[in-house]
Formats: sequence, C-alpha cells, structure tokens
Amino acid sequence: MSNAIHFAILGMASGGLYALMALGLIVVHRTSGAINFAHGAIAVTAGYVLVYCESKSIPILVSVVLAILSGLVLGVLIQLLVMTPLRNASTLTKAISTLGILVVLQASAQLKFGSQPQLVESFLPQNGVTIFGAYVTVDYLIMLAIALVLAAVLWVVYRRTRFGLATTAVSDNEEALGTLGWSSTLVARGNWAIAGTLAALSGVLLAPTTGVSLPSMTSLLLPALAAALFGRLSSFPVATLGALLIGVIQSELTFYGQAPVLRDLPNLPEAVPFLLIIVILVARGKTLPTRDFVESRLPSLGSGRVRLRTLLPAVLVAVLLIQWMLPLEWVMATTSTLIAGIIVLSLVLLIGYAGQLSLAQLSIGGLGALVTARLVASADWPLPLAVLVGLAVAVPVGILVGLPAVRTRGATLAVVTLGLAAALNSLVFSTVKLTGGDVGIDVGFPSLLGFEFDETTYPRRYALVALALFVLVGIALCNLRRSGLGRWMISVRSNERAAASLGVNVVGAKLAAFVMSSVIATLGAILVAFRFPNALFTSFEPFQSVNYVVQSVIGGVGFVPGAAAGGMLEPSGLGSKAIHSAGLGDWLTLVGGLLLLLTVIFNPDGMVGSGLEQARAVKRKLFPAKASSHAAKSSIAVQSVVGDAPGRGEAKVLAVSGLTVQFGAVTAVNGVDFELRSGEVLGVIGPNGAGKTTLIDALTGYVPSKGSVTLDGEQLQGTAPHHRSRLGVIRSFQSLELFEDLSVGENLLVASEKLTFRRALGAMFWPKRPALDGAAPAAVQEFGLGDALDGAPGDLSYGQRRLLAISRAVACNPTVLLLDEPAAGLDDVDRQALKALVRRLSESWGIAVLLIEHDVDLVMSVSDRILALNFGTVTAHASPEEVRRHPEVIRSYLGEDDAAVAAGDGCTRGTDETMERSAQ
Ligand SMILES: Nc1ncnc2c1ncn2[C@@H]1O[C@H](COP(=O)(O)OP(=O)(O)OP(=O)(O)O)[C@@H](O)[C@H]1O
Repeated sequence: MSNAIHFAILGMASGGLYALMALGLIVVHRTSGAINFAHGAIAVTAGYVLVYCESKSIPILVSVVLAILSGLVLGVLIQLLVMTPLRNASTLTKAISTLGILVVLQASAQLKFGSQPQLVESFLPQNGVTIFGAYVTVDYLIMLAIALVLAAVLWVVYRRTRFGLATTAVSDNEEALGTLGWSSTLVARGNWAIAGTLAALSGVLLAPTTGVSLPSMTSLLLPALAAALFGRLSSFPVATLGALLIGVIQSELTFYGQAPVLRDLPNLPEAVPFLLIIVILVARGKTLPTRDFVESRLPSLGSGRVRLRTLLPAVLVAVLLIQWMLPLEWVMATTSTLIAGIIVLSLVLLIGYAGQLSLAQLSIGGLGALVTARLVASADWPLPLAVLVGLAVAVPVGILVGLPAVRTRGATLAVVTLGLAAALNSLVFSTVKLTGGDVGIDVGFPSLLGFEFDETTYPRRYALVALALFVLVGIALCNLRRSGLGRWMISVRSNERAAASLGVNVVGAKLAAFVMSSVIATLGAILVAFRFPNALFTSFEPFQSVNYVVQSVIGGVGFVPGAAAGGMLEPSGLGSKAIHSAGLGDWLTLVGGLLLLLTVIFNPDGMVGSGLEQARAVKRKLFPAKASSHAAKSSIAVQSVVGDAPGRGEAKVLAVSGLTVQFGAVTAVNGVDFELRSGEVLGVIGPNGAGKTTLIDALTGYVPSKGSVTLDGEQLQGTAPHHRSRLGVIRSFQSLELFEDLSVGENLLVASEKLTFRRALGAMFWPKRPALDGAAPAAVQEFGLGDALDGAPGDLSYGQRRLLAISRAVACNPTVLLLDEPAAGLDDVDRQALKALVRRLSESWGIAVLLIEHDVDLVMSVSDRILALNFGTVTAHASPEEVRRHPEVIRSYLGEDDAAVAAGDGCTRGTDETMERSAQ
C-alpha cells in the first residue's frame, strides 16, 4: 500500500510538470486560438541555457534566472515574428507554424549540443521526507507546489485582472478591445511571454532529474496537451487536475507494470495521454461544428488537370537521369526524395484536399509496412501478396485514425494524431519482439515476377520503381481532385455545415480521406522498409511524421507536384545531397524549419503553388489571346434543359409538431407546429433572437430538438443533416457558406452529383468531364450563372454570391427549400428579382419554400402564409394580411406599449417599417 502511495506522490510531482506545460498551452490558446506544438521545445531550450551557463561556471541561481528568461524572450519573439503576421490565418496554419518553430529550436539545439543527454547539477534540495509511509525527495514536492501555486495565480489573473479580461476580449472581439484603448498585439505578446516563461520553468525544473535532451522534454508535450484538452484549453484548475491525474495513472501503471497482465506492455504508461486525448475528444466533440465556428482559408489547391505535354517529358528526363546519367549516390538521393514524395502525397490528399492535419503519417504507414515485412520474413509470403495485405491493413488503421476526426477538427485533430504516433512508437515500433530493434527484420531482396529491384544490388531499378509509383499515385490524386469524391472532400475542408446541407456525407468524406491517405503512406513506408535486406523500424518515430508535414507545406500542400518539391527536403534526399555537397549537411533540418516558417508567413501556397501562379501571370501577359480562348472552354458540361422546370414531381407535406429546441436555460424554439405543402411559400418573421434560424437548424438536423418533423409521413427526427438533404429538405445559410476553394460550377456539382462507391473509385482511374444534370442546369439557367461556372465564388458580386447560394440549394432538386434571410444586403433591384424567383420556385418548380426574412414587405408579398415567432413561440400563423394586423405580432416588435400597438393596428405600411427597424 505504501508503495502505491509513494508512486501516487511521485506521479503527482511529474503531473505538476505536465501542469506547468499545460498552463502555458492554455495561455497561448486563450490569446491566439492556436495549439503551440513548440512548447516542449521552448522547455528544452531553457534546459540547454542551463547547460551552457553551467559550462561557463555561472552561479546556479543566475543560470536558472537566465534560463527562465530565455523562455520569456522566445515567447515574445515567436509572437512578434510568427504570430503577428499570421494573426488572421487559420488555426491549422498557426499550428503548422508552431511545428516550424519546433523544428528550428530542435535543430539549433542539436547543432550546438548534439543528441546525447546533457546532465545538469541539481539546484533543489534532494533530502527525503516520509508521507503516509512513502519516502519522497523534497524536490518533487517543490515542483508540485510550484505548479499548484501557479495554477491558482493564473486562475486569479485571468479572471480578476484587467489583463486577464483583455486576453479574453482578444480572442472574442479584437476590435472591441481596441476601442477600450488596449493594444491587442501587446496583450497577445504578454500572453506569449507568460507561456514561454512557463515552458522554460518546466524545462529548468525537469533538467536536473532527466538531464537535458530533446526526447525527454518534448515527451512532456503530449501529457501536457492531454491535460490542456481536459481543461477544454481554457480552464487552469481543471487542466491542472487533469495533469495530476495523468501523472498518477502513469506512475501507478509503472508500479503495477510488474503484474502479469501488464508485463507484456512495458510502455503502456507512455500511451496514457493518447488514450485520454481520444476519450476526451470523442466524448466532447461534435459531428458538425456549431453555427459560430469560423472556417478560415487554407492553402490553394491545384486544378488536378494532368498535362501530358508536361508530364511525359518530365518522366522521360527522370528515367534517363536515373538509368544512365546520375552517379549512384545521386540516384539513391533521388530514391529518398521520391519515397518521401509518396508519403507527402498522402498529405496532399489529407491536408490539401480534405483539410485534416495528421502528424502520424509515417507511424500509420509503418504499421502496414511492418505487417508486410513480417509476412515476407517470417511467413515467407511472396512480396506482392504481402504488400497487398500491408496496404489492406492501412484501411482499418485509416478508419481508426479518422474516427476522432469525425468529431473534432483543426489543430485539435493534430493533437490526436501526434498522440497516436507517440503511442504507436512506444507500443509497437519500440518493441524489439515486433520489429527486431536495431537488427530489424530480415526481408531479403525484393523481386517481382523474377524482376529483382533491391536497392543494394540494383539501386537504379529501385529508383525507377519509386518513380513509377510516385507518378501513378500522383495521377490518381489529380484524378481524385477532379472527381466527385474529391469535390466532397474539398467541400468538407471548406465548410462542413454547408457540405452536409447539400447531401455530402461529411463523416464518409473524412474517413475516405483518412483511409486513402493511410494506404498511400503505407506504400511509401513499405518502400522505406524494403530499401535494405534488413527492414528497420527504429526511425518510424513521431518527429519524422512532423518532417513530412514540413515538406508538404513547403512544396505546396494543395498541389501534386508539390510533393516532389517537398520530398527534396528529406534528410537523405536530393536537397540534402546538394546541401551536403556545399558542406552544410548538418543544417538541413534547420533550413527546413526556417523554410516552413517563411512559407506559411509569406507564401502559404508553397513553392509549386506560387510558381504556378507566377507562370500563369507570365503566360497571360505574353499570350493574352490564348489565355482567353482557354477560358472560354468550360471544364464542366451543362446538360440542356428539356421541358418545364424540374422538381421532384409528386406533392409532399412537411409536417412539424411540438418542435422544441433548448440551449441550456434558453428555449430557442418552443412547441412549434405547422404544415408546409409543395407549391406553398411560408414566411417566417420575428424580431432578432426569436428563434427563426434555430427553427431551420432543427428542421434540417443541425441542432438536437424534441417533437416531430415528417416529410410525407417519414419521420426525420434523429436523422443526420445529409440524410434529410437527400430526402429533399434543403436549406440555405444566412452567411452564404459558399465553398470558396471550388469554382462556381463545382459548387453546383457538389449539390447535384449523386456519388456512389463505384463512381467515386472509378473516377480515380478513369476520370470523365463532370456534367451538371438533374435540377442543376435549370438552376444555372434560372439564376443566370452560365458564364460564371469556371470562375471562383470570390470573383462574383455580392448579389451574385447570394444567388449562387440559393441556386446551389436549388440544384439539389429540393422538395422543401428553407431560405434563411436570402435578401440580406441586396439592393432594391435584386430584391425584386428575388421576389419573383421565390414565387417561380414555388409555382413552377412545385417547391415548398420556407422563407425567413427581415424584409417584411418582401416576405408579406411573396408568402401564402406567415408564421410569426417571438421568444421561440408562435405568436401568429395566418395569411399575411391577418398577421400584419395581429396585436401579438405588433407587440413583439414594439414592446408592451399598448398605444403603439393600437396605432400599429391597421396601419400596414407603418407596421412593416417598424417590424423591419426592430428586427435589424
Ligand atoms: N448554439 C447556441 N447556444 C446557445 N444559445 C443559442 C445558440 N444558438 C442560438 N441561441 C439562442 O437562441 C435564441 C434564438 O436564436 P436564433 O439565432 O435562432 O434567432 P433568430 O430569430 O434567427 O435571430 P436573427 O434574426 O438575429 O438571426 C437566441 O436567444 C440565441 O441567443
């Protein structure tokens, strides 16, 4: 028993260190919304400052102060040089930039101090005390006390002081903070200084116990991230509690690790943070983000067009170089570049197309490669069959990794994958029984149908195999970009809520991206493992996966050729070879980190993205005629409209009864009943906050609700938004939510295409020119978008963007169309056009339209019936004329003033204006 207490107290002490790190992570997240993956590296840097000071015989107290100050300075520098230029970037981009900082700090430390752990003299008392019969040294207790005191201080500072309140304001509303006379930049800088100081403090406290080394201190990051997530990246006390819990669980597992059940899993304690992260995120996550989730712009995407005129000569030159011209060492560097390129291609799909960040690509791929190696070595399987099984292993692995992505997004997802990489490293790749450790697995020499291509004997053949696979995977990804599944993925990356509203299966699209990218990463990992007769898995560690993210972003994560460019930065690749030739070999990683930072700040589309843009600009200048003739040829076919407007044919009824939505104490929609039939327009009015948008959210499955919603008797309650959309219940959004990464035509294609598994897969091998069919051609005609199909939504005027949003919904061929303030921001001419359009949609197309509008004149003139809401409750449900005179409705706009209500009665135009004024 006393042993258990002893381990619990030891665990709390290491939990204290996790807590210190977690506090810093929360401080950064509160101010910039970013997750700082460089936090552990700041701790390491402070440790090295301590080592350096000791080597210069500087007194220990001064050294400690200097080391902690180094964290503060680093925090300020990061804010100044990286976060300020990136303040409007997506949280994903910010997270990637902190990976760049991580790489720069780690590489600099390695250059100066090497990779061996450095010992530091202890500066805390080492004498022991006995607590509950357990013997513990005092330094551990001091660390715990420091963590608890700091958590309490930060809690008070961020709740009670003006600085703390200003920090909350920075994340909520930067402009409002400016009006109060606070500089948001200074507030952010102050927070980064605090975060840096906290990281440095943990590094300094840990240094005497574990020594200073990159692995020991960066390994603090994962438990700290788990603790910070436990505290929802905002609560200091809860995160501290989480950190202590993790410390105790890990420590007790080490103690009970001697038990027979746990003896075979010696590294289980290291996997605890990952398991906790998964549980927290899956339990708390949401399948779709909430209404206030802001999707930021991600790097641009290539068109996916395969230009044979460029591809064939490039491949020919590569073959000539590999087979006859390059010296062997350069051939092997080419092989490294191409294999890295294949793994980077898996990220082009995942980050570029699907917008999901993974820091575990090599670990994921490594699993399949390990299975392949084992089958070849131990079971004597033929290579092709073993490779197929290895690739098949990637499917369930991809689904497993993708599952958390279903319920979380952005940088938080990257934390999950980082945790997965660490867990796989400690549970699989570090287990000698599985991987053969430093000796590896004897896989012999690979051959296919008698064609031997092992790198030791035939390095040129191995390079050609890598080239062939890179080209094939690249072409498949280009085809995917232009296919229906590719558009699904991009729509999900652009805007999950809008994608679901058009029938896109968001979960399916994400899982497909994870599975396909896992298969590609596995192919790359198999090529890594089979390069030499003994397949080694010692290098399949998390930092390598971070390296591939670095390469993908620098090359251009939205572009297939970017993978080849990024692969140059592989440690044994062509870039490294060139740098080695210049005598700067050791600097490669540092150069990579710096390049990543420069890329995310100045050139977010990467080398290939910006190169293509410049090439296009030059071409436009030199051959303007050619450019415009090219533009005239649309990449999307539009089927001709035959006969009358489409529509789903048979008349249907949307029946709503007792619909209620509750947000905590607020009842946003309260027992609403109505019926809406094909060909009818039901206007919904009500002052701000009346519950109009929540009503649409509930009807389309975006918020949980009680009551019944049926379409022609079929119950919709409990079904997902994309399912309702496929049944014909389609919505638009107040804020349009267009897919800015897709062209206008592709926005419509996402709405109109019916994707099947066969079609999705077939398009990767045999792509066809996409065609707008079903209701989409009529929508193009109706909304006059024929000339704009190949342009970007960003090139349209505001009015046209609104029309595109509605036409996209119409292209789904709706039975019921729910329009949320479609006239907002339109001028008078466009409003009149919209009015006529809504009537045509109901009368000619037979669509049942539910129209939310603050333009009371518009809604009254176009609707057959009006439903008036106030505080979520129906105050009137009648014809426009009756509602206009309804005292309850007038009261809801004018307040409880009876005289005003009486004056409003009968004065219809006056009432309309009053309604509009109070609703805006
Ligand atoms: N996710 C949410 N969490 C908590 N409260 C919410 C949430 N969404 C909406 N509400 C609350 O529900 C009520 C109804 O909001 P809703 O946006 O549906 O009103 P609205 O009539 O559409 O307003 P507006 O005309 O301004 O768009 C408001 O009190 C709002 O603050």
